[in-house]
Amino acid sequence: MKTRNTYTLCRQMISLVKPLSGWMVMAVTFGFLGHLGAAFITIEGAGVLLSIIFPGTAAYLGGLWLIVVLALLRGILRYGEQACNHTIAFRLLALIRSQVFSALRKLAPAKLEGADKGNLITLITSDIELLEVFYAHTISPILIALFMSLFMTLWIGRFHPLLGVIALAAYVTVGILVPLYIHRKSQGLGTQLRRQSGSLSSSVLETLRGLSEILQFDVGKQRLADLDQRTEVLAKHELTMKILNGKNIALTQTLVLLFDSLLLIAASLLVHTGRLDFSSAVLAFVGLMSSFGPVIALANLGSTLQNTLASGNRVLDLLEETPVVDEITGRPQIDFTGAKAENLSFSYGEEEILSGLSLDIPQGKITGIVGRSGSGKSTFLKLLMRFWEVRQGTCTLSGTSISDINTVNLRELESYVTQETHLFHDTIANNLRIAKQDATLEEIQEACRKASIHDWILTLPQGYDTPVGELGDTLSGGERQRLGLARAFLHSAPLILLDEPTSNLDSLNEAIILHALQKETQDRTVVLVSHRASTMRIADQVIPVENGRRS
Ligand SMILES: Nc1ncnc2c1ncn2[C@@H]1O[C@H](COP(=O)(O)OP(=O)(O)OP(=O)(O)O)[C@@H](O)[C@H]1O
Repeated sequence: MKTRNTYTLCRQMISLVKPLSGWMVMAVTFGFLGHLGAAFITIEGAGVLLSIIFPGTAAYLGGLWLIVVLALLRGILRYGEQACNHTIAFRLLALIRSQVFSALRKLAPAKLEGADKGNLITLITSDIELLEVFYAHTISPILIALFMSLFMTLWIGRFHPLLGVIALAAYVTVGILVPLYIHRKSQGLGTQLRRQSGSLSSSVLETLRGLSEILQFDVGKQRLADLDQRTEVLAKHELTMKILNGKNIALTQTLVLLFDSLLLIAASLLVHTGRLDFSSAVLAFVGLMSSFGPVIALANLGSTLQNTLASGNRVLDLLEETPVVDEITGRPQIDFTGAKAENLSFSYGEEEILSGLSLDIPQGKITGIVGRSGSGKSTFLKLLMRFWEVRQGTCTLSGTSISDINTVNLRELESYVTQETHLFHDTIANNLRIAKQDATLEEIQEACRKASIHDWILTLPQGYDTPVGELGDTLSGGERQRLGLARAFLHSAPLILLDEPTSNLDSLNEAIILHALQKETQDRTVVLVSHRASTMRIADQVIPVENGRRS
């Protein structure tokens, strides 16, 4: 994770608000006037009382009617400020969510293959949610506190410069020094909290996914102990954060009272020495007491902001992450006339997975690739799909390097059936339609017949309209695999890449599918990765691979 300093982080996060700056100006104006109104309700109240006790004093500013008007305005202005701030925050959250999803689209599938998915889920859900605090409760309160402090310093200083200096010192201490102190004290804590929360989500997700293994091998207690330990660490840090928050509130309240007392003492001395009249001293004192609201809001930000900034950091990291492969556009459209790998080497990390692999995939033929588990067969298919970038050697389609083919063009030319078929929460028909969005029911049924799954679908309560969600996890591996194959048949790509397409099928269904594949290849090309010798029967050529090269 990149560590940006608070200034850079805030600058980057604030820059996102630019398109909504009009709303921000309104939020700050409403907030400033609202707080000013609230302060002057008390000040005016004191003025009215003074004018009753000492008739004829200048303290009486506008009368009781002004208090009523200010009270009404306070409500309206507060509503306006909150409405503007939340409009900014929720519009920005929508914008950030859409940016995060387009970043994930570019980063996937490489990012999703090895990534810690729980952490990613925490980022997509709670980290983005937390940014609401920054956009609705941070930017405008800072500006409101600044304007309010400046205005009140001048207003109190009007009675006597010394009182103005005390007021300024009070606002700076509560609104700047306390938040900075708390921010420094809690530095790193927010990042740790977000990281631990992400790691707990990952662990819960992993435990749920591996539930059958956990039950089978009776390791539930160990998993529970691991979850307990992670929860405890998280709770410990949350407690530290809460304690810090409590200290922050206590410190702020103490300082507010100290500065109120200081101004009271100074004003009393000035009255005593005849340099200030009594009414002015009372108004200055009431003015300071009633104007702390905006700076106290800033003092409270000190600790909560840590969490928000940590979330901002994680979201910005994802937005700035460089994709493993770039989207290619603007290249000439190509048709498929065969594929070729020459001297192809590849590694995910240090270890070389493919080393100098060369092979030809002739058009209209079935090319089988066999090899031991881990020999790099699936990796080769992923390079053909350009999920990862070829760094050494060449991988071409119709004589054009994969990295020079428009991404959309490449997706049209290739159909990839992985070892795991993912089904969305939708009907069977719509799950198949993602391979060809305008497919008619007849076309879908034809693809399912080829994949030997049509008869099974007809036994379902609503046939092709049965929602996959209602079937829950009851779909067998073989049924999923055949639905994956039906998608490939439906997608009219000339090159079909199949990774262990029959591993979950019985020999009868395997024979039906292989027969369909053989028929399909009259006008399509198939790359078939499998361990099974029976599957390789239909291949026109079989290429054995070992340790990432032809054996
Ligand atoms: N995203 C990844 N990041 C790091 N290593 C990976 C990744 N994907 C695969 N590998 C590693 O690359 C090696 C080759 O994997 P690959 O899936 O290509 O082999 P395979 O021949 O298809 O194996 P199998 O027949 O078991 O599916 C394995 O050691 C695997 O752990």
